Amino acid sequence: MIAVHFGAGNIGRGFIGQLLNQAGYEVVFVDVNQELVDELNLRQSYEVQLATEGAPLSQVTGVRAILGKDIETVAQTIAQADLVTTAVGPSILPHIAGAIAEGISKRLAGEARALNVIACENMIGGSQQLKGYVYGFMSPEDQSKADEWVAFPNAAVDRIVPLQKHADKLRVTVEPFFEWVVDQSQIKGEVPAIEGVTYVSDLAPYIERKLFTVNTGHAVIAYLGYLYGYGTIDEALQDQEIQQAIRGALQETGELLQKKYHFEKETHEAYVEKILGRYSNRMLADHVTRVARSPIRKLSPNDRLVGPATQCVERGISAEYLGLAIAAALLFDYLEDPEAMQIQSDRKQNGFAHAMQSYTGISEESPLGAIVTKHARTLQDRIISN
Ligand SMILES: NC(=O)c1ccc[n+]([C@@H]2O[C@H](COP(=O)([O-])OP(=O)(O)OC[C@H]3O[C@@H](n4cnc5c(N)ncnc54)[C@H](O)[C@@H]3O)[C@@H](O)[C@H]2O)c1
Ligand SMILES: O=P(O)(O)OC[C@@H](O)[C@@H](O)[C@H](O)[C@H](O)CO
Repeated sequence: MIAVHFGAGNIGRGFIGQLLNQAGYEVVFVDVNQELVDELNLRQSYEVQLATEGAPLSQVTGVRAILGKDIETVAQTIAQADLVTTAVGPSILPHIAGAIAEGISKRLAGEARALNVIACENMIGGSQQLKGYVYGFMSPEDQSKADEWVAFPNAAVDRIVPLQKHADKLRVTVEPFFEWVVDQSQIKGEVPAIEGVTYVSDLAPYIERKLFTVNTGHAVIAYLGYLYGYGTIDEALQDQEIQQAIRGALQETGELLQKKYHFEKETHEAYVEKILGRYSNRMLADHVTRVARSPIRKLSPNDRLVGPATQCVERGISAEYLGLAIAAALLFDYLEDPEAMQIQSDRKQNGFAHAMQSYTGISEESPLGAIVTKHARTLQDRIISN
């Protein structure tokens, strides 16, 4: 069995590649990083290290890699594959769609066989969005054949994999916890037997619970942690004000999720406590700037901050702490993050209200806009006085 996985980065090697390998797939990574591709082809294996005291290294073996620009080889491999997965980042999906489309078209020209393409990205409806991009590269005839044989089941993936700093370029340190949930109702052909994957008939509660708890909480710590001068997530979590903000924000999203999806209060509270424990893992040394990366994406209307904040306001739930995190994200001025630089340049040229409206869709006059603006003023005063 062959699995083609786009993105041999942290989550690609540290989670998806490992689980697929354990399930018996020959994992073929596709990546644009020449050094990574060469190293994977040279060694055909890599090590995964759990971020717990004394954990043994596990080996992922029998892997190979293709350079992303070698579209012909990528398409040939997809034509023969049993599964396609991605972990490249939401903004990269349009860039891999052409190669996937070419692979599907080659496959459809031969003997018909079902294929599932699963985007493992932190976003709602990732695989379906990828499908839209892929279909944009296909003829109407291939699109209707693909409707019969190719599926794009949405998924939610959860495992904290920080930036890596090993002498061994392929080794990856990961937290012990993981969760991979896939929408079974969208699968075509046999359901892939992958230990560690949970198949569900409705993904919405799972992806929203994950994105609006794990990632919302993470974003609160990262943006406030950055402004307060902390380097890593576990360090920032020691700060009493940040702890209050994260608990407050997760109280807000918790109330929303319980109302929307009827999660039991106690079960949800236990889920939150487990996540707070995961963030505090010092062995991960997860940088606030990684977790805060790409603020334009993270501030978009359906993502982890503005998505739940807007829904909270609509349902009469407080969005005070979510508003604080949105303000902090709009002030994130990390020089090495191009999206942060774009927001800051817009803010300096056109003012805070303009930047808030452009990147979040929140107007200054709205109730949420008033909350965000109030917190931005307090945060800016704090930055100036420091
Ligand atoms: N790291 C985590 O904790 C974590 C957890 C869950 C989900 N995710 C999600 O997984 C995705 C990847 O995150 P990551 O942390 O592994 O990032 P990463 O930067 O470590 O990995 C992304 C990889 O994609 C490759 N890539 C970029 N453009 C490409 C292209 N056109 N074709 C093929 N490969 C390309 C990069 O070279 C890189 O190796 C994101 O959507 C992220 O939100 C990350
Ligand atoms: O990957 P992003 O940029 O969407 O979000 C940053 C982190 O919150 C994220 O990578 C988490 O570590 C991960 O989602 C945990 O499952």
